[in-house]
Amino acid sequence: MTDQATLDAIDKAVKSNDVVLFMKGTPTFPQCGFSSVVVQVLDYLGVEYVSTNVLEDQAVREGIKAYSDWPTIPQLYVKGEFVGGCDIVKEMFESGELRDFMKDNGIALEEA
Ligand SMILES: N[C@@H](CCC(=O)N[C@@H](CS)C(=O)NCC(=O)O)C(=O)O
Ligand code: FES
Repeated sequence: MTDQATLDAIDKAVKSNDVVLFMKGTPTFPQCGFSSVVVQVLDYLGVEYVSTNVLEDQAVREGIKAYSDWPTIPQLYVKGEFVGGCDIVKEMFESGELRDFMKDNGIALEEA
């Protein structure tokens, strides 16, 4: 069971930054291949984001799954809304949808 304080802290983090990635490890040192894929996609698009390493906080690791009702990590949020995990982000990237989605949400891209 995730307590309300943890859910509130997650809600605040998600809503106070445009792009937020909950991942295992850090962007420079991802500790799981699924998290690594999302980092690569965001970096390729040149999106600025903040990340949270769920391996450093068991409450957040469980809490983020309760918050979104999504069973796994990574989890990407844009403008306070849950976008998806590795599979969804990868599919949206490959179809070009993610680029449009970011632009529609006013997120700056700096593609190479
Ligand atoms: N199909 C998932 C892959 C991610 C996944 O399976 N994550 C697992 C292993 S890293 C997970 O978060 N398990 C729960 C946990 O570790 O707390 C996606 O699209 O994101
Ligand atoms: S940590 Fe093992 S699959 Fe992600």
